[in-house]
Parts: sequence; structure tokens; C-alpha cells
Amino acid sequence: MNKNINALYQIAQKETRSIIGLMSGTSLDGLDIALCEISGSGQNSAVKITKFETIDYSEDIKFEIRKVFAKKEIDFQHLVMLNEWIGILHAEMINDFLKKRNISASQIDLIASHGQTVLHAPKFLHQQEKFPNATLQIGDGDHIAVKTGIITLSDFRQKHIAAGGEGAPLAVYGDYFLFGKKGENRIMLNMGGIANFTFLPASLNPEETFVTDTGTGNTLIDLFTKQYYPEKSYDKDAEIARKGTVNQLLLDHLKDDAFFRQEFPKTIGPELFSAEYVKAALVRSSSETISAPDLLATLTRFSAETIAEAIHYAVNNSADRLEDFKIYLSGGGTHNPLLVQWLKELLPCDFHKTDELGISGDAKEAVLFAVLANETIAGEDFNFGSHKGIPSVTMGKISLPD
Ligand SMILES: Nc1ncnc2c1ncn2[C@@H]1O[C@H](COP(=O)(O)OP(=O)(O)OP(=O)(O)O)[C@@H](O)[C@H]1O
Ligand SMILES: CC(=O)N[C@H]1[C@@H]2OC[C@@H](O2)[C@@H](O)[C@@H]1O[C@H](C)C(=O)O
Repeated sequence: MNKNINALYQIAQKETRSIIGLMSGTSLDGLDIALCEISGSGQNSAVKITKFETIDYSEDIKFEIRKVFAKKEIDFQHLVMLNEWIGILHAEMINDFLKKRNISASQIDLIASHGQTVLHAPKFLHQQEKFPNATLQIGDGDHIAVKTGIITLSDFRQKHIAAGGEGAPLAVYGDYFLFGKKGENRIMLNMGGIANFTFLPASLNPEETFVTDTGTGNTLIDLFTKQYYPEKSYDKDAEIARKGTVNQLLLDHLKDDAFFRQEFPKTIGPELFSAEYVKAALVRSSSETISAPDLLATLTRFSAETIAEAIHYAVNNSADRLEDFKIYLSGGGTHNPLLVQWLKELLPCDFHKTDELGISGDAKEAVLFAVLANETIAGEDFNFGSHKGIPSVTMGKISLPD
């Protein structure tokens, strides 16, 4: 038997697996690395994060990714080179992460690598009938496996699409296994570049469980902060937005898009929520001369209202009331006090952070990919039912180190 296949067989039978989860999201801020000890699988999964770090992307890395990120027309050779380069860079970041902590590669069972999303084009966005839902994450897993010496699972989203999904969000698998609690209605709300939530009803009936993106989270706030204040990468503590006033007419135009009228589950990216999207709404509302604080206040309100309206809609379609739901926040938007304040005003739910459930909100998405890898290697069949959007499949391609 090939020694790596034998290793996988042994890993699958271990009581506890050491799995590194990696996530680099749409904010292009860096690579989240979460070292997890995972025992069990499926609903019996238990995760302990033993180490976590976000390794910031250098300006050079951001610059090179931005050349292709969310763009329809690019230099194709650059994308091909970037796929290899990001794989090598991520491997080096993992090696540094381990070295700093005196952990050897032999102590790690698996790496679960999300990769860097460069284009996310569900059918809703590309609108070309003969083509399927499409998404591309780069940073080839073979580079990570060879350079770290650790078996690596990567490219999780393709199987989801192959099995009938949109390739995102995938959070529901981990959210259901780690945070589903019988007798308690929970909503796991992640506010990254794009915001999404997993609806976990008290029944834990997989047929009533779903996950959906809601629209922009931080992506437009970050984009226009950088545009008006090039020295800042985001509106820290909403300092700028707080000085502004929401422009209601602009807000109405921002919210007037077919994406918001689409049924759940749905997914989207910065391909739609771009500078052009905002500029078109500025023109339609004749507010091109808006001040930077007013624009940031309006964009923050746009995120808050679209998230809140999606949650209202989800709960209205259930047998329960908003007051009966606990919302667990994660992702960078949790640190935006104005966004969170407005959400609390718009949603009469009971607000918490995933940290209270033992998983830090900044690490959660990286952990979710470690859980997906755990399922692929050690999980048993779990049926999420027949409804659209959550195919009952394992995900990730396996790269062997030698
Ligand atoms: N103190 C803060 N005040 C306001 N916003 C903050 C603060 N801290 C973080 N953020 C926001 O969080 C963002 C980073 O979020 P996160 O790391 O969840 O993004 P991501 O992983 O790229 O997202 P995605 O879920 O799209 O993959 C920052 O760009 C910023 O908008
Ligand atoms: C294509 C892509 O990278 N999508 C991300 C992004 O970040 C948030 C939202 O948009 C979500 O759909 C997804 O990530 C999470 C981890 C998911 O798949 O659940």
C-alpha cells in the first residue's frame, strides 16, 4: 500500500486528529491559520483550537492578487502563475507558523486549505444558461503538501457545485455539527467581506436547516474607506461612518437589486458588490457629491439592513419568532460597533459571539474547513435531506506530500 494511503487510513481511525484549517477571504487581509484538535465526526465532532494566527498579506501579495481578483478580464498568464505562487506562499506561512511554536510537521495529520477565491460566479451572476455555477479558488494544494510534508485537502467548493450546490456558502456543514443544539433556535451569522448565516432550528431537522449569503458585509465599507483614505484599510471602529448621516435615497437604490429578491439559499461575491455597483446607485439617487462619512454611514447601514431583512425573512418562514432566536456573531464585522449596534436595533434576537461556544469568531471559518477535511477523511454518511443547496457530500481534493 502507498505509505500516504496507509497514513490516511491510520489518521481516519485516530481518536483525535490535528488538522490545520486555512482561510483567506474576500477582504484580502491575510491567511487565517487555525490548528485544531478534532475528535469524532459528524454530530459527534468536537473541536479545540490550540493555536490561531492571521498572517497578514504583504502589500506585494495584495497587489498581485488584486490584478485578477473579482475581475472579468485579466492577464491569464498572471492567474496561472498566481495559482502556484499562492500555494507556495501559504505553505511558507504554515511552515513559519509551526516553526515559531516548535511544532514539527509530523505532529500534524492534515491541512485543510480553502485557497484564495479569485472569482465567484454563480449562475445568478453570470446568467449564461449552458454554464454551471462557477467559482475559482487558487493556491494549489500540491505545493502546500510538498512544501510542508503534510497531507493536504484543498479546493472544497468544486464538489459542492458538482453535486448541485452553488459552491458556497459551505459553513452549514461545520455549523450544524459544531453548533447545532436541540431545543435552541440558533443563527450563526458571519460578517466577512460577504455576510452569510446558517439557520439552525431547535428541531435540528436537516430539512429546515440552510445557509445563505445575505450580500455585502465589509467589502464595500473597506473599498470606499480605502478610496477616500488611502492610508486606512478599513473603517476602524466605524470612526468615519459614525460622523456621517445615512442617505436614505441612496440606501433605497443600493437595496434595489435582484439579488435581494432571490430565494434562499443564494451566494454572491464582490463581483456584484463592487465600486461600480455603488457608483450606479450614486448616479440613480443623484448623490454623487456625497461626503465620505455619509457614504460610509450609508454603506454600513446597507450591510446592517440587508443582513437583518434576510434574517427576518428566514424567521418569518419558520414557526418561531425572532425573540426565540440566539444569534452568534463571527467574522471581522463583529468588530464594527456601528454595524453590530444597528443589527441589534433591527433584530429583537438574543445576541452572542461564537467565542462563547468555544470557537473564536476570527478563527471560525478556518475551523470550518478543518471540519470539512475531518468529514472527508473520518466522517460517516450524513444526510442533509433533499432540499437545494446542501448536497450530502464530502469535499476537498487530496494532495500527498511525496
Ligand atoms: N475594529 C474594527 N472596526 C471595524 N471593522 C473591523 C474591525 N476589525 C475588523 N473589521 C472588519 O473586518 C474585516 C476583516 O474581516 P474577515 O477577516 O472576517 O474577512 P474575510 O475573512 O476576508 O471575509 P470572508 O468571510 O469574506 O472570507 C476588515 O476588513 C474590516 O472590514
Ligand atoms: C466564494 C467564497 O470564497 N465565498 C466565501 C465568502 O466569504 C463569506 C461568503 O463569501 C461565503 O459564501 C464564503 O465563505 C464561507 C467560509 C462559506 O463558504 O461558508
